[in-house]
Parts: sequence; structure tokens; C-alpha cells
Amino acid sequence: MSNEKKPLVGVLSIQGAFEEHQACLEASGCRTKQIRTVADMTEGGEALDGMVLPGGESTAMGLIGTATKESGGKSVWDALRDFIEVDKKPTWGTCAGMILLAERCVGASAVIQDGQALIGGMDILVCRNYFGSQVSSFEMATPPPPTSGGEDGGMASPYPGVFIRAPAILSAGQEVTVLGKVVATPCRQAAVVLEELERKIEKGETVVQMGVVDALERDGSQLRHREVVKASPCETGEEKKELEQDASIELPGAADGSNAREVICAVRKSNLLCTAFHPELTNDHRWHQYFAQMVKESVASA
Ligand SMILES: NC(=O)CC[C@H](N)C(=O)O
Repeated sequence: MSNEKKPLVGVLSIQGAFEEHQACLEASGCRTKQIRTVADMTEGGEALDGMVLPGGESTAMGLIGTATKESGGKSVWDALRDFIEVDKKPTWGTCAGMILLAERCVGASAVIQDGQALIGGMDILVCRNYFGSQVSSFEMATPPPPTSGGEDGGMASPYPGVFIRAPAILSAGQEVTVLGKVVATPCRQAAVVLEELERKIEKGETVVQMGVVDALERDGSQLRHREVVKASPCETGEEKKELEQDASIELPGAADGSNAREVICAVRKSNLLCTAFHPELTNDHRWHQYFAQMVKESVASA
């Protein structure tokens, strides 16, 4: 394929392994461009065909991404929201990048007013640092991306998931396709967050900011607090119906009587892809090939 025909994928280059993402994307038939500003997204006369948001530290990335308004009054986050919601371009968040694409986040930074600066778009509830601290980073077998079944009829080998202080997806909306689940024990801090969240869901409490336990939902460009309720079995018909409409958060239960839970590690919703792990840190390019295919299909249908 000549260079002209290869799709152009932007890689947010504020933090993290953006060069490694570029190498994997280029090995998967894409051209890449480092993106730090709104101007980077638009200048050069060629529109980006997709974007990758790498891992890093989502609080810091949020602060940087919303800090500067460029010409037209837009921050990088505003431009990314347009890219995702208006242009409907394929966008993939890995680890911290996944947190940024989430609509809701628990364990968000307690020191930031109005919580974490999420870009949003993916109807998922994520728990930051579910799998542990930086020192307890690890590799674990995860389900491979859907297309990698190929000719062997879906018998593809597991994908080596590299988890670095990684978030987990606790629940996903009905329109979200779950592409991978793993069973894992939350780290101590995440266990406290989950316990608190469960208690609040059980009591039908409204979850507002409370230390590291924040449940936030983005509404347009604003973050707003989301009411977390769970219908109790004794509710009357009318009340129950009303509650059920709101009760979209259900936490995964304990997997086997231990503290381990079955959590989601990869999801797709139309033009958005999220993985909790770091595919750019392995030599296995199947997830980059899967995303490159999303981008190529989007270019072909434009
Ligand atoms: N490797 C990563 O991207 C870590 C994410 C980080 N724990 C956060 O919450 O932002």
C-alpha cells in the first residue's frame, strides 16, 4: 500500500508510551502523527482518520488537556469531543486513555475540583487503579480481539495483557460491546472504593464527591454528579419502574467467594475502543491491527 493510501492516526503525545503506539500502528499499515495541541489536530491540510489516547496518569492528562484554550476557544479535550461525537472518527483509549473516554469514573482524584476531566463518550463505569499500584504491574492472558480468530475459527491464542496501575471496567451500558473480561482481585485501595460504592448503591444514595470515591458522569462538556440507585425488591410497581430506569449501575459480584471479581478489560461502542491494558508494550500487534481495521473501514465509508 502506498503511503498516500495509508490512514493517518493521531497519537495523543502528552504522556506515556506514544512512540510505542506509533511503532505498532505503523507496523499495522497506518501513518501516525503526534498530537499535543488543537492545531496539531488540524494543521497540515490533512484530516486525521483516527486517534489513540495512550496510558499515563489520567488526572495529569486531564489537567493538561483542558488547561489551554486555543484559537476558537477550544481545548484539546473539546477538539477530541468533536472528533469523537461530531466527526465520529475511530478513537482508542488504552489504560489512562480508557479512563478519559469513560462517562463515569470511581476512584477519581479527590484533589481536583469537579473531579477528573473526562472526555467521555464511552458508556462505562471505570475504577481507577483497580489492579494495583505501579509496583504490582503484571502481565495476564486476556481474550484476543474479535477479528484475530481468522482462519482458525476463533481459536486464536490469548492476548498478553500488560496491566500497569490499570483501571477496570465495572459496568457497561447496553450499547457497549464487551470484548474481554478477566477475573482479578481489586487492590486494597480499589476494594475500599468498591465497598463504598456498593454501600451507596444499596442504600439508594446519591453519589457525590467523597475523597477518592467519586462517581461522575459527563453531560455535554460539563461533569455532573450521577444519582446511583438500586431498586429494592419491595418497591411498589410505579416506584420500582422509576428506579429501574436509573439503576443502570450493577457491580460485578465476587467471582468465587474470594475478593476476585469478573471485570471488563476491553470494550467497543461504534467508533470508540477501550482497553484497560497496554497493547503497545508487547510485540503482539493484534489490537493495533483491529483498530487499524476500524480506521480503514471508517475511511472507506466516509
Ligand atoms: N498505565 C496507566 O495508564 C495508569 C493509569 C493511571 N492509574 C490513572 O489512573 O490515570
